[in-house]
Amino acid sequence: MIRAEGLRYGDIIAEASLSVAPGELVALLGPNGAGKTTLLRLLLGLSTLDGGRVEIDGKPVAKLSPAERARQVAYLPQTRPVAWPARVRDIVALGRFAHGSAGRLGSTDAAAVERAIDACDLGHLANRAADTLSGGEAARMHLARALAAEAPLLIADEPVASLDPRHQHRVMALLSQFVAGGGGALVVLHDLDLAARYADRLIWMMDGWIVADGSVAETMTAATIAAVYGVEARVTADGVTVIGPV
Ligand SMILES: Nc1ncnc2c1ncn2[C@@H]1O[C@H](COP(=O)(O)OP(=O)(O)OP(=O)(O)O)[C@@H](O)[C@H]1O
Repeated sequence: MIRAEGLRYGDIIAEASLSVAPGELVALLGPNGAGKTTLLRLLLGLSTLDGGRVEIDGKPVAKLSPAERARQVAYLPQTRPVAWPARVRDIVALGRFAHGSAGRLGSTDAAAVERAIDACDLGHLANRAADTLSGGEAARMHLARALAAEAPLLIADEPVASLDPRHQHRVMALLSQFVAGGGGALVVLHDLDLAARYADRLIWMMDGWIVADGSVAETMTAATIAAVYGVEARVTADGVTVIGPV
C-alpha cells in the first residue's frame, strides 16, 4: 500500500526503506530527534526528498494531488493546532474534505463523522467548542478527524501520547480494529509496552537510520531497547517494563 525506498533528507534521514501493507499495524519507534516525524512527512510527500522514492498504492506520492492523497492516507500530525473555536463535530467533519464535503455533509459523510465520534468516545463532547477540550479530549478529537476520512492508510504521530491509560488502550484497540478491517496503519509510539501489545511489526529508528524492522518477537528485545534508547528494560510475555538508564 505504501512503499518507500532509499529515502534521504539532508543529514536527518539516511537511506530509509519501508513498507506498510493492508492489514498491518506498524509502530515506528525511536528516541526524541531520531527522525520519525521527518520520515512520516517524507512518506506523505509533505517534505521534498533529497533521494529515494515513495509510492502509495503504486503511484509516486509526488504525483498525487492533495485531495487524491487525502483519500489514500489520513494523517494525524504530532502538533494539532485548532485555529478557531469550532464545534468538535465540525472539526471531525474536516476529515471528509477529500470527499468534497467540508462545507455540507452528505449522508455518507455524516455517518462517517458519527462513527468516528463514537469510536473515539466523543459523543458527549460533540457539540462543545473545540478550544474548551482537555489535552487528551482534543487528541481524541483529532484522531476522530483522521478516522472520519475512512482512508485505507492511517499515519499517526504519537496518537496516544496525552491519553489516560484507558483511552490509550481504547485508541490502540481502535487501530487494531482499523487494520483488522483491511486498513494499514503506521503509528509513532513512545510506549514500548503498547507497541509490544498491539503492533504487528516494529520499525526502529536511531539518528536518522532504520536500525531494525521486524515482528515484536524478533525485535522487541532488551538488547534492541538498550541500543536504541539507552535504557535497561525487562521484556516478558506479560509486557515491557523500562527499568532505568543503562
Ligand atoms: N526543519 C528542520 N531544520 C533543521 N533540523 C530539523 C528540522 N526538522 C527536524 N530537524 C531535526 O531533525 C531531527 C529529527 O527530528 P524529528 O522531528 O523527525 O524527530 P522525532 O524522531 O520525530 O522526535 P520526537 O520523538 O522528539 O518527536 C531533530 O534533531 C530535529 O531537530
